[in-house]
Amino acid sequence: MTAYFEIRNLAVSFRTFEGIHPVLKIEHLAIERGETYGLVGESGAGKTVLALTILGLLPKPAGIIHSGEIWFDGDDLLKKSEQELASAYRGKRLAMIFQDPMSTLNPVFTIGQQIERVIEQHQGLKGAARTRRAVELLDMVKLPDAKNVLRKYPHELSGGQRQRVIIAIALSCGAEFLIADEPTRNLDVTIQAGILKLIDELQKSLRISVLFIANNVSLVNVFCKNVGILYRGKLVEEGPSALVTRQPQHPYTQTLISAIPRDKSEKLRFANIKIKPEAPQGCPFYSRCPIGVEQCMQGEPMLEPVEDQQHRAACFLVKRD
Ligand SMILES: Nc1ncnc2c1ncn2[C@@H]1O[C@H](COP(=O)(O)OP(=O)(O)OP(=O)(O)O)[C@@H](O)[C@H]1O
Repeated sequence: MTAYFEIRNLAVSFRTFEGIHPVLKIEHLAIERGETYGLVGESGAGKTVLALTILGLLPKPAGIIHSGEIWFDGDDLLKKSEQELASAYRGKRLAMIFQDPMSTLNPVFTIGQQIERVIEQHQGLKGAARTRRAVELLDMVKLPDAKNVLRKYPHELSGGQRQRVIIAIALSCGAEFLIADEPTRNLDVTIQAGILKLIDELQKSLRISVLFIANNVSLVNVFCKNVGILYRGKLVEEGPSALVTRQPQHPYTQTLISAIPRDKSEKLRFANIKIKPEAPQGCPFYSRCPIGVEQCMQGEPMLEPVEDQQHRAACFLVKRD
């Protein structure tokens, strides 16, 4: 039995001028129907590559999937042809919101032209019915004065308003699984909060599942049921968000959490870690780990349960019962 969404033994690399560069190695990640899962990792951890792999959009031929299964509602997406993914999954059952709404919206068309084009393509609606549906969608993402917004060009909206339009377009086809790749990355903190609240409300009202990707653990702990911490393409800790954020076990998660500012005036703090040499056979975090020992250089720790069976960490130094 597979979960509603489940990744098994996924290994992805990029072919570069220097050779094959491994980017992702995820043994297991599962998301239940109607769940929001938060995936957190620093820049370059592999978060976007994972999202693109799920949707069958990994750049070819540079991107190579060596092995793995990505189960979605009983089907392995990695076994689907490009035609099947395009006609039945991408932009239909699976939707994605990217980091930068300006790169998704076309600057030369109005919001109305762009949103109505998608509605016509996917739902076959025309004329007044199409416009009514566009207004409904903008109301759904809480954009006031929807009729006026339809007449505007992307540059006439604020960053937060543009991201709301993108969410409306993404969900216009009745998707049941949403991948949100750092949707608040380029927004001010107060605007970020509004977008997060909107995604949370839509997840509950539409009963969709969400893979919420972030580079900051403080963005996911409030509304994600489970959280996974990605470091250099590997899950180093995973579990219920309250446990992972309040009792982080992996030294990397501890570093991420201690870096969160305690109040608004404080900037992100980073522990002053002395960089050690890499341990190619050992733990991927060894070179930055403040507590690493000889054993951590010898072999790679597996993601194993801590006290709570659902809370897992890949570190030899974590105390386990
Ligand atoms: N087309 C590509 N060719 C070669 N390497 C790539 C390509 N795209 C991504 N990578 C590499 O894959 C790794 C993961 O990149 P990815 O964009 O998934 O990181 P990320 O976690 O999403 O970071 P960010 O938060 O900055 O978006 C990086 O080392 C990156 O350099």
